[in-house]
Amino acid sequence: PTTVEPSSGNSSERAAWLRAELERANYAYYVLDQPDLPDAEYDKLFKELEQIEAGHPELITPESPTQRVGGQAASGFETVVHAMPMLSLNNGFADEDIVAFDKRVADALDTSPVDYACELKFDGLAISLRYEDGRFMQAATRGDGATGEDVTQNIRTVRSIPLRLKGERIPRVLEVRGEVLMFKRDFERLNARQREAEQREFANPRNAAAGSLRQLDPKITAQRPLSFFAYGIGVLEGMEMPATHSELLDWYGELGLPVCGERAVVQGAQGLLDFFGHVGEKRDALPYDIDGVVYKVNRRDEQDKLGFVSRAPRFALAHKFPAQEALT
Ligand SMILES: NC(=O)c1cc2c(N)ncc(C(N)=O)c2s1
Repeated sequence: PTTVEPSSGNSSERAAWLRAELERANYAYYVLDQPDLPDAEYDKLFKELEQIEAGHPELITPESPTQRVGGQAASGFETVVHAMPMLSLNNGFADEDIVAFDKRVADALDTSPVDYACELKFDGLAISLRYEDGRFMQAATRGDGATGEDVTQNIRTVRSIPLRLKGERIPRVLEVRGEVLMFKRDFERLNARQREAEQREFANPRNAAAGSLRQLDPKITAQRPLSFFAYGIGVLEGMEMPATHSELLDWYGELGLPVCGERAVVQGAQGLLDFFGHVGEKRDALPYDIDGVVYKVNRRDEQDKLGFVSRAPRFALAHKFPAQEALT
């Protein structure tokens, strides 16, 4: 417990304290994976907040933990035009492709060695989250890169996605890009539930995540164990863009956004290949599916210098694993 717990006398103070306490516990459980409040205790505080809000609807705020599971089922999804397009990645497969990528980048920048941010390539759905003054406002799927579907009500139910950003450095507008995915263990449990309920099972975690996000009823999405990792940025207003991609992800962590810890900054083609080999060894032990790793020139000014060709950045490359033989 962070602050002194106010007596249950003053409803609005009590509601504010409960909200902060539930948000903190939710963050510890879903983002840090270090629960610090027993479930029974969490449920008790949650029910108390629901009761106060039922008695004082004017106290309800959109980012209250009680507002995660949205209203009634939608009839369809609105279209959202991405203020900044969500682009795709060029692929590399063989080591030579990676060496050629690094050579092109080093030549264009007239710099060697180049610093690269290396991360995992999650096998889920790319989405964009819009925050205004730190409040979650809207979520959209990637779609065709230019326009996507508004999945705000469904994304609110993803417990690891904060409804309020935390910390001191909160921008006026921030668009977070990342991946919604389902962990392997959660996928197995969901299919077991599907079997028991005599409902169709999902073929793989990616399909399960996609199917859960496309649910028109947020109450169904809320029952699906979805996760999220932030890895990119769209619109940023009211603050300077961090100088490097790795600093961007560090900042995301301070804001309370889930960022995957399996990342590194390396130098040159050999650094890329070492990262790829290291991840390849631990791939099967990861709790979620990946289909490769992603390399990005780390410095923002060097990314801007390289720009994009057609719809994919010159400064980034996905290095894919050989397709796994279809699991029987
Ligand atoms: N299309 C894209 O730009 C990306 C797609 C993905 C993906 N599926 N997983 C991880 C990352 C990452 N770590 O940057 C990216 S970036």
